[in-house]
Amino acid sequence: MTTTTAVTLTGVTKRYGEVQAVAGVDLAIRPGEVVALLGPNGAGKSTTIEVLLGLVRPDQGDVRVYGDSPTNAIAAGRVGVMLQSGGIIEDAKVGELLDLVAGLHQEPLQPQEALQRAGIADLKGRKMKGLSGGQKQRVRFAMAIIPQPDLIVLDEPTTGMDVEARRDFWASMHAETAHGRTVLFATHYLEEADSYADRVVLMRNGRIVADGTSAQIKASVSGRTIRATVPGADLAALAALPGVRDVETRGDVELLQCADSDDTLRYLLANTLAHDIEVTSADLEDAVLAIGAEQETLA
Ligand SMILES: Nc1ncnc2c1ncn2[C@@H]1O[C@H](COP(=O)(O)OP(=O)(O)OP(=O)(O)O)[C@@H](O)[C@H]1O
Repeated sequence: MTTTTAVTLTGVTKRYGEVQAVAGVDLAIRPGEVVALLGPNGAGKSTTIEVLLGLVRPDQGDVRVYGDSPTNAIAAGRVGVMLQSGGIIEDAKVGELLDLVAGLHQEPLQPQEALQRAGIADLKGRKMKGLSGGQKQRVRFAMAIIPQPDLIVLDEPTTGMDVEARRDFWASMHAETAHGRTVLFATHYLEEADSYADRVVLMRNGRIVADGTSAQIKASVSGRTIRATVPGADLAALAALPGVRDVETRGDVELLQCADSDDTLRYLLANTLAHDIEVTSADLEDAVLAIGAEQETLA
């Protein structure tokens, strides 16, 4: 049988005492996708990642990584991992640590190459304990790419990095994804999910509450707004257009709330004298807050 998914989680649950950390997660990630696991503190992102990596055994459900168990997939060097903590020997030098990791794999990337790709060639001779939080994260990233993995899993990779370091980090990441690698990263940062992921999986209270491109998630909540000056506007006719949910007049500008703004735009341009047209979408933050509020109402 050929395997078409990089990761498949089916009906995964995990409870810690009173806390249902993961409450029935189904997730399939295709090869080549860059997926952000987005959610607030305690949403269950890290636990989902730990289950996916075989570090935590789920109470129920099944986990496949390239059709195999996580342990086998990791042993085969198919998965590179960058977790929030651990994996670092404080007394070791950066170069020594990377040599150690390379020694664990069949066809490792040369440590020097990994350092360069992570943008930290100058840190090779430095001891881990003297590094900043952001520099340590970069070392973790270099460790993650040493197996030349098909899948890279990162749990909040830019924690402790300033804005510039985050931008550099994502540039390094981009170079990896350009080679067709599959990436799953957990983040709190909406703009990271929006800018760097093809797909955003939003978690809350152990569940997936939204899954799509960031554009789809934004649109599923509030669609888009068209602002336009429409001479001789017939409000009832505008409200009846396909894709329009609501119309409001503000001064001499019409505001059209649209589920499908493309259809509405085509109509406006073809059939009216609409001008000064602007299309805006809610930002991801609005969408995430709205989805969260919706879930809390349902709960
Ligand atoms: N080993 C553990 N023992 C007890 N409770 C745990 C353990 N690991 C996670 N939890 C609890 O499970 C819930 C989900 O935690 P998890 O770390 O998966 O969330 P998260 O979305 O990664 O949060 P954060 O963004 O803060 O890392 C939380 O309430 C957390 O306190």
